[in-house]
Amino acid sequence: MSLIDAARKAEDAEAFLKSLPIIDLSSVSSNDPAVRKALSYAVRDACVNVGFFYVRNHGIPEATIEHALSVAKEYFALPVEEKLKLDIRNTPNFKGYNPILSSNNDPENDGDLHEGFEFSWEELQAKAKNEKRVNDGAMAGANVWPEELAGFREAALTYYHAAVELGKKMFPLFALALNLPEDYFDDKTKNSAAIMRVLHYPPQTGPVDDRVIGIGAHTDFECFTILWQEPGIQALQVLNKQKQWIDAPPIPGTLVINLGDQFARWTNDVFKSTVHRAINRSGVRRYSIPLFFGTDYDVKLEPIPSCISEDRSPKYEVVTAGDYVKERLKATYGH
Ligand SMILES: O=C(O)CCC(=O)C(=O)O
Ligand SMILES: [Fe+2]
Repeated sequence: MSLIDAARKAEDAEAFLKSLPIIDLSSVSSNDPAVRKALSYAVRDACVNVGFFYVRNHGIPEATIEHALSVAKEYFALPVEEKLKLDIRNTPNFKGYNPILSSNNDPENDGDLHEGFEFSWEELQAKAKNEKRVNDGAMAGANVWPEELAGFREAALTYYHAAVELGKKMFPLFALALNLPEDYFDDKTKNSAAIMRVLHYPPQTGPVDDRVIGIGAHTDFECFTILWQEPGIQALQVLNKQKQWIDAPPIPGTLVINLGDQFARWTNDVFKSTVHRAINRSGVRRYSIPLFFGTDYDVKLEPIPSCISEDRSPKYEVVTAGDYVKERLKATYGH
């Protein structure tokens, strides 16, 4: 079945009723092209039908995750005045701290009940010139770091780099899934334009206002998100085609990968950018770490040829990746 026929079938069908696929990545770097191709079919199925999947054997060491989690807990335990010194509304281009209720992902809602810390690519050994960032255009801006927490930068960046490595292994699979050469995205993802957020969701107790939840219903902005969620706490939910919210619980040893709008636009909706939200009614604090992996900010999101045909004409206006992300961040943070 052609890619476009598969996309059309997914749009008509009752697919994606109750659960999200799990893909084992142990063969992602296999020397055998047939093995990589077979893996890409599983990825294609998940991307065309669901836009969300779990990955096992993802390669991010458990110790790296544990370390990032422990500094995240220390960071969010700082007094709010300390955290507000790096208020995302006063720092260059959406870097730093976003307080509880300062973001609003669902325009119908009244604010997201989480706080977060946001940053993008930086070498672990700080360099005077951040070579990856020279073409960031609308998204230019250096990271900021809490000085009072010595280990935060290193632990957060170590996780960042491990997640970026995973992301780089995913792009060839996405390319194969789109009937493109495996290296199709290489020259469009040279600068690892990935944004990471470390998130803390206080528990929501007592009467719950449906317009104030952990993170309101939204789609992500970039190509795909690699999400670590704290084990044992259900919060993330994904909207299926029947408009039912499906739980996406943490599964030990896995990460969630979900597609975002850059991929939806680039693939003319052959790949689905699926609506999701998170509500923490567990009674305890919850932490999560999404890393949003986008294309380089100067890339134009022109529809990929295998995703357009005579009866599936381009659906989106062509924009550069950086302009798109910046507009969405402005809408989310209201500035
Ligand atoms: O915390 C989560 O599970 C989801 C976070 C999320 O959807 C986001 O930051 O875009
Ligand atoms: Fe999201």
